[in-house]
Amino acid sequence: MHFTKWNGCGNDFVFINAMHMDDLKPVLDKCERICDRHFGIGADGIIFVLPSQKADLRMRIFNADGSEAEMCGNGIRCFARWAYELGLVSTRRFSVETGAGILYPEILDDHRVRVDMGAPHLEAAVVPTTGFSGNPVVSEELVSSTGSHYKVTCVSMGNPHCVIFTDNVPDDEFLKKEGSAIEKDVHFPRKTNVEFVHPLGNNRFRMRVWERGTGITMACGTGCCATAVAAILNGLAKDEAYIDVDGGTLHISWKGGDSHVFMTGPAAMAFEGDFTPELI
Ligand SMILES: N[C@@H](CCC[C@H](N)C(=O)O)C(=O)O
Repeated sequence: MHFTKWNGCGNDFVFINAMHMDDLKPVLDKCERICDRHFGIGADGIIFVLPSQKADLRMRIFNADGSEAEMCGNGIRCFARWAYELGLVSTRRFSVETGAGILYPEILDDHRVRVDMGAPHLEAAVVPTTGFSGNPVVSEELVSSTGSHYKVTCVSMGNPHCVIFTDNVPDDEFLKKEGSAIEKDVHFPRKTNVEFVHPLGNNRFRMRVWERGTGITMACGTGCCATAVAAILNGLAKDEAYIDVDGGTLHISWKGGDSHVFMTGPAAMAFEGDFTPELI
């Protein structure tokens, strides 16, 4: 099976062309192994391109643990460049059916990709989140199973995010302990991605993420969108934000309410190859 390896700010994915594949199961059965950095190809997830009845193409994203996510921000930027390079689309702006609806990436002249990510969803039931008094959940108290107290803001970009503003940048040990506890907290019936965000001033933020189904990654595109939305809701930014993650920087803009979030950032190919799902 042929694959191509792409990353957006170091958030990396194995891409598989499933335009003519009847069954994803042989690959999905080995998802964890394929994503393993010692025993497999090594990636934060696997992304398939499929035909769509509703859009130019369809994208499906699976986390390293094999769970399917509704959307992937860094993934859709890579998806756009990959699909264009493969000749699956002939225009630099096209439509992609995702679990978060139909989204529109556009490849810019400098090879970065700008994506119309649609409107964020803030209603608690849609995120989904339960047990908070406010709706939307903006700077509400959460006591995690580790006993730590946080002020959280919950945002869905098709997938759930719990954004926490902090005075410092968490290290790996903290991120793993607290991120994994919040990911599985009872407030989040479909689990959640967790963003710890340190405001730097002038609409700039340093963010580290614990991703649902994968763990610590170098970046999360939907997480950066959720971070910008949460920052604007909390009065920490206006209209736009630059989010510095471990693997680079994404620019996010949002004018509030039902307006759409726009995400701009890099997408790069690292290598391609072949593997045999039965043998990996
Ligand atoms: N890294 C992605 C998000 C991937 C899915 C996420 N782990 C989830 O389960 O929702 C991004 O760039 O958005």
